[in-house]
Amino acid sequence: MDIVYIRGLQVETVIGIYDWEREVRQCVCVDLDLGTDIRAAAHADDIDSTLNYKSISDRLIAFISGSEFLLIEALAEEIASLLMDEFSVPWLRLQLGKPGAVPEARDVGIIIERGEKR
Ligand SMILES: Nc1nc2c(c(=O)[nH]1)N=C([C@H](O)[C@@H](O)CO)CN2
Repeated sequence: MDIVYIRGLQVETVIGIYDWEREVRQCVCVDLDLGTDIRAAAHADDIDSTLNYKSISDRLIAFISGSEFLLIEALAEEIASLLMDEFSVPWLRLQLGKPGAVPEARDVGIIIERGEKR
């Protein structure tokens, strides 16, 4: 299996369980590994035969910036479903960080894997 990846996609959104967090926008950071087979695109030299990381990034920015989840877990599951449904991604690994959430920590967040490696 090959990987198309996106690292450090930063998006501002409403997210958090506390009252003050419903009134502000905070940054979340997305790191993605997307399972795919790049050979058809490599042979044809054709963007339509692969996962377009620009299109995916733009879609994620639109989705995340318009969302208002309480937990990063909920946001992560919806991102995974979106990628599998809209971009036919068979397997993904998603790291979702909320770097401003704990001042004493450089970053906090979650990592999920969904789908099957083909
Ligand atoms: N596992 C999680 N823990 C916490 C979350 C979360 O989304 N998932 N959220 C918070 C608060 O919103 C926090 O980010 C505010 O600093 C606390 N723990």
